[in-house]
Amino acid sequence: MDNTKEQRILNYVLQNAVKGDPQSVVDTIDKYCYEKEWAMNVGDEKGSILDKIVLDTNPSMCLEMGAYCGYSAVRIAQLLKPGARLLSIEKNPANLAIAKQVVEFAGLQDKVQFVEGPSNEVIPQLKKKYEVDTFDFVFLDHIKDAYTPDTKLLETCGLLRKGSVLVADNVICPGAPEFLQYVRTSGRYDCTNYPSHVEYSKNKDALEKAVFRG
Ligand SMILES: COCc1ccccc1-c1cc(O)c2[nH]cnc(=O)c2c1
Ligand SMILES: [Mg+2]
Repeated sequence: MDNTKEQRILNYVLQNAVKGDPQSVVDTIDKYCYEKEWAMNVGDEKGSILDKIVLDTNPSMCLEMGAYCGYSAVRIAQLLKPGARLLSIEKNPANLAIAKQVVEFAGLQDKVQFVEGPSNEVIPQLKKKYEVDTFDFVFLDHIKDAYTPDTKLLETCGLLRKGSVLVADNVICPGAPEFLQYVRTSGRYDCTNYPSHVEYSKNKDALEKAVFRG
């Protein structure tokens, strides 16, 4: 049976990373993507910026949209304090299955809950079905056209509070111009741009941090 790039990444982790060691899982995926096949993980350069923002936020309740292979779920979850949770939404069932196995191999399954489905359908269910009050931290890394409607949906569903930190990947490449315009001009967010590069490449990209004013 032909395997996919994502299955090859998982196999490489299972064969080369140290079980129960999240940083070795992260480093192993980066090594594979630098040396063998490019893949759309947030990567080491943007990942280090993300780490600093997570540590500075010290969140209890986190949301990620776009799990892919579980790379950012491992990066975020390994930094969370005891009892803190990450809820990760992924609409592609094959990628979700990979992400779950990567997170389990890292030993972080008790901190990460995966939800399969399109974010616009899952977000309205989070309060009742997933017992979420509000999110302290949100990582947007899914389809770029969904960034703005999903941000507005988080607002209208009462899932953000004063100080909620949103971090969006790929605001330069592939680009999320509408999202940048919204968070920078709506008057509801304090924004910071973090110039960087597309993962495993020299092309320019950036993360945008948007702190909800409440
Ligand atoms: C499928 O395009 C891959 C690609 C090609 C060129 C440049 C950037 C990207 C890219 C990079 C990312 O970090 C991404 N993160 C989440 N969802 C994406 O679609 C995505 C795409
Ligand atoms: Mg990305």
